[in-house]
Amino acid sequence: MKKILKGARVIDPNRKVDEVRDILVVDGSIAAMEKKINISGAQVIDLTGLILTPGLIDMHVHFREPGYEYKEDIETGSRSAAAGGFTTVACMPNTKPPVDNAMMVEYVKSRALKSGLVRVLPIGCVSKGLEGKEIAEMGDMVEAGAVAFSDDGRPVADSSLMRKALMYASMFDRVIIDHCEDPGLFEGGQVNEGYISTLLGLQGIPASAEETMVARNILLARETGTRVHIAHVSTKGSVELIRRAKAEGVKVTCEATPHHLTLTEEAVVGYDTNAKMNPPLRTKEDVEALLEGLKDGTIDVIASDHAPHSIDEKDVEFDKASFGIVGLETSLGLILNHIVGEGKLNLGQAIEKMTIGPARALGIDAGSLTIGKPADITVIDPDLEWTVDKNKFFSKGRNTPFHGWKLKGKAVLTMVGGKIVYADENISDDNINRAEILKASYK
Ligand SMILES: NC(=O)N[C@@H](CC(=O)O)C(=O)O
Ligand SMILES: [Zn+2]
Ligand SMILES: [Zn+2]
Repeated sequence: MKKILKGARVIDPNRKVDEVRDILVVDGSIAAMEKKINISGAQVIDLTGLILTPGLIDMHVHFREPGYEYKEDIETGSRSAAAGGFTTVACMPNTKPPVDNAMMVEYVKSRALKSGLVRVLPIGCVSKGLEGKEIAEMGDMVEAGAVAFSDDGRPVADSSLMRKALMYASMFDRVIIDHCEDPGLFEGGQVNEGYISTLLGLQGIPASAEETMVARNILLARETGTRVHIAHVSTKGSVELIRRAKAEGVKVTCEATPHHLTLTEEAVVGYDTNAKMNPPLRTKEDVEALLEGLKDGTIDVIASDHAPHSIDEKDVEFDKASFGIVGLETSLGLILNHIVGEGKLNLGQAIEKMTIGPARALGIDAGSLTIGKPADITVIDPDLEWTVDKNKFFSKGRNTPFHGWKLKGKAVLTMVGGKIVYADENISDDNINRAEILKASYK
């Protein structure tokens, strides 16, 4: 089966491409990329006026299966990813039981294959049972297909364990992704420590809870010559530490979430539990430092930290509510509207942080448009205006602080290995070819 994706503005930051091109997809792979491609018998999809990028990658999501399927499962999480424009996601192992052995890695892979939508890459635990005591069987998990290791939801608190884990993971050429939060400094914390925490009478989480752990990880990566990735960076001090470490040649990469880039701690005034997450929303100064870090390359990746919870877990007193928000279906829109639209990054830079940036941080062969490689492609309508409606999410999670936000820019078509896994209902039907996309949608 041949498909021609016609007339889109192709942006591939890895290849420094930004021009109108046609793309030929044959048997699931990219067969050609030219100014004009015309082949008889091929299905032509007219994408004039739209933007085509390598399939977006979200290297930090929680799909909750097994154990917490009431929050999300791999099928609904995959749908949510496809609808958000993501072709590849890396899935955190804080499930029940946790993904800390080869069998569990196989399980996640097989569930993802069964839903057959996006590529779900399992991340294995650093420590057995996420207990932070004993290193998990990393070698076995690598063989089974673990793409990275993390105890996310918790830090690897024991520095000696972290040091061993870094060295062990590097033998398999895998990265450790650390949730940086010193347990002692975090203890009982609910929101950022400062004026707002005092005002609301909630226990604060100081910036130092994150920064001490970021600094420790940098020291360990430098000493051992290994690679480390810092999850969801939220403070100015962390950005400064990582910037300096990179300048010194330490192999550290990091990510920021759309919510830490667009919201401040003010969002929790009124005790909105949908603004409760880990790390907490911080100050305007921190947000500005994150934006600066994105711009100068200190922050490599934008990742959603998609963390679905049930209504029961959020519709309770603030201090009892679970930490985390869903992100897959709002990530791209927030970045296009608030980061690109407000001139904080150009479009190419933003796409880079969602394609080749995460591919490099994970060390996977993806995130670029390559002849002969699988056609993982995202098509974006930069002008489409839409309103976030949590009740329309493909995710089971409704926990978003962005409900009702008006955004401009959205993924309208997601292709994985040449197969259309999502096509937006908003695609206009004045054109036969676009109508065909709609038919191909699983909705
Ligand atoms: N981010 C969150 O607030 N919650 C995440 C855990 C995590 O990413 O640390 C979750 O699993 O719910
Ligand atoms: Zn985390
Ligand atoms: Zn997480």
